[in-house]
Amino acid sequence: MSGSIEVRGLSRTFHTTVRRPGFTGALRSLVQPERVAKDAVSDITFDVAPGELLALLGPNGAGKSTTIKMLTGILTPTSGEARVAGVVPYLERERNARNIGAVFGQRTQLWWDLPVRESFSILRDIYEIPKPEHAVRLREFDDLLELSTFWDTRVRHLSLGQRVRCDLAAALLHDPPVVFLDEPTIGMDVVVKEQVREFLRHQVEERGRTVLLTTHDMTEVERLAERVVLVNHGRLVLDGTLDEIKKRFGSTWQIRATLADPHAEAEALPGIALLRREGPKVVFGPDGPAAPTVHQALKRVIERYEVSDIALDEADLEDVMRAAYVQAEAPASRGGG
Ligand SMILES: Nc1ncnc2c1ncn2[C@@H]1O[C@H](COP(=O)(O)OP(=O)(O)OP(=O)(O)O)[C@@H](O)[C@H]1O
Repeated sequence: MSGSIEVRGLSRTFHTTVRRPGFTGALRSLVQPERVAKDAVSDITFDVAPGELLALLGPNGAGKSTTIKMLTGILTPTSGEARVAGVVPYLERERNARNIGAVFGQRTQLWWDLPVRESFSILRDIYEIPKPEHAVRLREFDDLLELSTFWDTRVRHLSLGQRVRCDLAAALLHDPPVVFLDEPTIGMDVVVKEQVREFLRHQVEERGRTVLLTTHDMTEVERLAERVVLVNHGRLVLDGTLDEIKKRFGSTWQIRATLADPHAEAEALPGIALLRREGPKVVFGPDGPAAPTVHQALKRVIERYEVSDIALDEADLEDVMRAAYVQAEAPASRGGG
């Protein structure tokens, strides 16, 4: 089964009632409620290929969770269409549920009062997973996530990191081709975060699962995603690979090299300007729109020159994303590709 995600012109408007201020305002609101419309997601179009991990990024309130809720069948769109592994999620919720796993970092989908072991037995029955398969998968999850130490603990007594590791395993127990992760590592310590990232990489690279991930953690994006979609105010502002985005919005890198031969000639390379030279020390930087990424530039400099020392300064991903939001939304850059 193909685990693709197709999103076409997806929109969701929420209608809420606002309370007018003061006592008379409250009374008026009761008699004549004032309704306001909020476009949480507006006309979003993107695809995730089978076996790809895509990061859906954006500031608070950008519409990421609302998008995921439509793709998991929790919410119905106001307009537009979506298909997840060939299924329209909000029309065929049960069929969709068999094809997807979902983890919302802020809340658990396990049974609060039951030990972890029993939650997994219930899930085995719900998804009708044969016992041998269930055992094999649990072993794999235990190897990667170290669940057995808290196997008999009630879910309510698990630490946050333990609980999310159980939620991840539970979401994948029925072997779904598509996984939705809404801030899965929020609040975790660095060691557990790294363990979860390793697990996710394994799921994509070894198991071929398609993953749509939202996160505010740029290290996570850097470690896991090749492609990102940026949304802001419900609209898609950018869809591209991390390399493309870094190249377009993070072209502030510098490479500082010390030439092994202090008298060697140094010159600009394609897309790479020679910014300064002081004896054996040369500084290179990006040259115009055709400049390579910092990693490609580093490779070219090392291939061209024999260096005794090399260092690089680059804009970190937070800076790149900030620049991307600002520039991609500026009217002058619209339609600029
Ligand atoms: N059920 C709802 N009723 C009314 N408004 C809603 C509802 N759910 C979300 N919204 C609004 O829609 C907008 C998008 O919210 P959403 O939760 O999708 O953002 P998000 O990108 O996931 O944010 P965060 O990073 O903070 O989780 C926000 O302005 C939010 O207040």
